[in-house]
Amino acid sequence: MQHIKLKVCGMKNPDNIQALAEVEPDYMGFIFYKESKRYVGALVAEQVRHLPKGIKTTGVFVNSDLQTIAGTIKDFGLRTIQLHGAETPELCESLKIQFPDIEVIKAFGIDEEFNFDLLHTYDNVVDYFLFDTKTPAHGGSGKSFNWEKLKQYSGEKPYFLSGGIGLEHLDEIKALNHPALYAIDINSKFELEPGLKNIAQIKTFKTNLYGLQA
Ligand SMILES: O=C(O)c1ccccc1NCC(=O)[C@H](O)[C@H](O)COP(=O)(O)O
Repeated sequence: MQHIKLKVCGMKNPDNIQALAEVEPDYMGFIFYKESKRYVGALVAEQVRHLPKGIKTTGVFVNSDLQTIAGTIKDFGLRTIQLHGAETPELCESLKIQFPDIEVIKAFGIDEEFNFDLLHTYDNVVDYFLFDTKTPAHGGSGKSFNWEKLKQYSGEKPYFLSGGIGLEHLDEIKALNHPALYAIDINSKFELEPGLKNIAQIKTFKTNLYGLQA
């Protein structure tokens, strides 16, 4: 069985980025959405470019255009792009054509009414889906959606599970046993303040997440 991967999102403080790198998450996320309290700015670009190759540096965008995303990929040396707004399949495809080595994650806000049939138009143009809780702020809400809803997803495209995940969810994650679950995305439940993570708690989460999969 393949390990469930770990993504830690919303990093912006240089010392905190370094400390998290030592925990070796599979993905480290940086928010390029100015409305977010976790907006990363340009100051850490060089540090992000030099992070160990085993950590997939992930840029999170909300309704940015291709030119902006392309410039940020180059400045930060990003390996993965997460599109967290209403980005079209056409934009995802253009990104894949221009940057064939970049992984593209398309995020969707899930509520009780969400229709997973919507995902089909993205099947051939993204690498992963990400299922987050639907809120007006797009992401970083600290709220979980009803995971029963995942039973309606029968697609093969692997997905990141996101939205208010904390240490208290480890048993539920284990119980999910969903074939397409690829990664767990954590963020605000592990924060001392927006953008500043509690590294010890993340270490505990990672150890237990990997322990679940022995
Ligand atoms: O985290 C943010 O501030 C944010 C703002 C706007 C769009 C996306 C954002 N975060 C993207 C993520 O991948 C988060 O990890 C995800 O939304 C879950 O966050 P949380 O509910 O805090 O665990």
